[in-house]
Amino acid sequence: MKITKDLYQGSLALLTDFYQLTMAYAYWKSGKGEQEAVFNLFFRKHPFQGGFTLAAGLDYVIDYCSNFRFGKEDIEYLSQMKAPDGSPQFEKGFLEYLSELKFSCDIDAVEEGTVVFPNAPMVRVKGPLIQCQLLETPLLNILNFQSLIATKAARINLAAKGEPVLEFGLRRAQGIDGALAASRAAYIGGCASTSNVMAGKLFGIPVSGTHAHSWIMSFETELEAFEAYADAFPNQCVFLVDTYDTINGIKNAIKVGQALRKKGKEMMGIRIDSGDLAYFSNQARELLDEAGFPEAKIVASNDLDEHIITSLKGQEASINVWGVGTKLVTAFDQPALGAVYKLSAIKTENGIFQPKIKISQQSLKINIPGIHNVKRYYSNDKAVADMIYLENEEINPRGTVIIDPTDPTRRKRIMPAFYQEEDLLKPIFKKGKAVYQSPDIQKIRERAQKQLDSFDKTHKRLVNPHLYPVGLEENLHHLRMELVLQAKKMENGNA
Ligand SMILES: Nc1ncnc2c1ncn2[C@@H]1O[C@H](COP(=O)(O)OP(=O)(O)OP(=O)(O)O)[C@@H](O)[C@H]1O
Ligand SMILES: O=P(O)(O)OC[C@H]1O[C@H](OP(=O)(O)OP(=O)(O)O)[C@H](O)[C@@H]1O
Ligand SMILES: O=C(O)c1cccnc1
Ligand SMILES: [Mg+2]
Repeated sequence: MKITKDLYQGSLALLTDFYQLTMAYAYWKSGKGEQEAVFNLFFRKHPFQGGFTLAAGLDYVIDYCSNFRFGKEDIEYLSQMKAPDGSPQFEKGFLEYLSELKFSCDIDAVEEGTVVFPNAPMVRVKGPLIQCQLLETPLLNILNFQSLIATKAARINLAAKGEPVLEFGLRRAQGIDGALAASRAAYIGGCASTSNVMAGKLFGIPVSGTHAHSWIMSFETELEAFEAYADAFPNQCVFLVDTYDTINGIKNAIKVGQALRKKGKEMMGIRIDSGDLAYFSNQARELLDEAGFPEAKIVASNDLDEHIITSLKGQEASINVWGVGTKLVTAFDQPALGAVYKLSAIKTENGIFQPKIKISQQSLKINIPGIHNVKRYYSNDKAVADMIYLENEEINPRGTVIIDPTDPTRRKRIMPAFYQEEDLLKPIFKKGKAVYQSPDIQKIRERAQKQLDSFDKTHKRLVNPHLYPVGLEENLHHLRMELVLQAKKMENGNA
């Protein structure tokens, strides 16, 4: 998928906050532009008050970085920008620097479809300060949204307990790319198909759909509308039964289903889009079964989400396919994931990376210093804990303790010898060269499913989920505490 080429026809370098460019200019001016730094992208809290987050969007990031350049038009635009006093905003020398800029960072990231947790890096960028800085906004824009929607989709699919969820969101999505990216992420999160035909074409997602009330209303009677639809699609009829009277609609669908059967064809099912979905689906099931259509599917739609689906399951509704639009693609109950991008180390003159800390009144917001990776430990294919560790430090094979970065009293002993392990951050770019090939979207979706399966159901509960252990490896915890104390001392000394 080439989102830059197909959708934006060229460069996306200006898809950034203005302050990234002013900082880039000031870095350049002060001679710090090429100083190497490390930034981490992470979030602080799962969305939807849930117990997990599903990472998505890396393929866009790869495409973004692979095509990272300031084109001629971009430079022209920047060269005519004026400062408040009317002088040019950016010096010529800086614009020349930008026009020659070649992406040269190392990027390590979790693969799409990986289950991820608060505070652990999803992406690590190492490279010249200017480039790291310029990447902040686009990386956050891409990963915040797709991970949010993939997570919402995973929750909805968990509620549907394996029954197909059809994504119907295009008409209510947040604009054009909001819709496309949402359809992609929803598919990664487990949806069976999208109604968005362009998403089907661009991403290779299955496309499906039924028909609208307007189709029924354009005929004199509902029966005529069903008959005409059956003529057009004898093998793929899902009749929308609630335009006038739902029970009567079901009976009309059965009549047309019987006529189809005489011709050796089978109707696929019906769709109910209003009223009490539990009541009408159960009535529909009875009528369809009595008439000899036990295989006919009952599709339900109308402002569904994971909570309504769970409630309908609890009411033993006879629904077996779920059409979900608005609340999925707009992440209805949480508009953003809130991932951030923070500097965690910078190379000093002696060539050594110095870990960096930012103190905050809220201990939750104190970052994790240094250059890390994340190890996930598995026991019999079940994830047991994630450990954030300093990449250049040996982990004691006889055991270590992981310490919750938000509450140091929460600790867990890890005996690596007892577990299988996986480093979650994988090399994606080395010195600007792509070293990772994104899997196709089917493979990404399969990975998401496998990852979700590897977590205990208590972490996937929709309400008050059980907390999965994620902690700092001992040495990293000590380094962080030391730097916090040093910073506090400096603060006091300066006061
Ligand atoms: N049995 C049920 N239990 C819980 N929620 C339900 C049940 N049946 C329907 N719902 C949900 O209740 C809401 C009903 O919304 P609303 O009253 O706006 O729809 P409606 O009047 O039935 O249909 P519409 O206005 O779209 O023609 C929807 O979100 C729907 O998914
Ligand atoms: O409800 P969603 O989860 O967004 O799913 C998509 C909805 O879009 C269509 O109708 P639309 O909402 O356009 O009109 P209606 O509500 O009057 O049927 C469809 O019939 C679904 O109800
Ligand atoms: O195909 C459908 O049934 C559909 C598509 C978009 C929105 N609502 C329903
Ligand atoms: Mg509606």
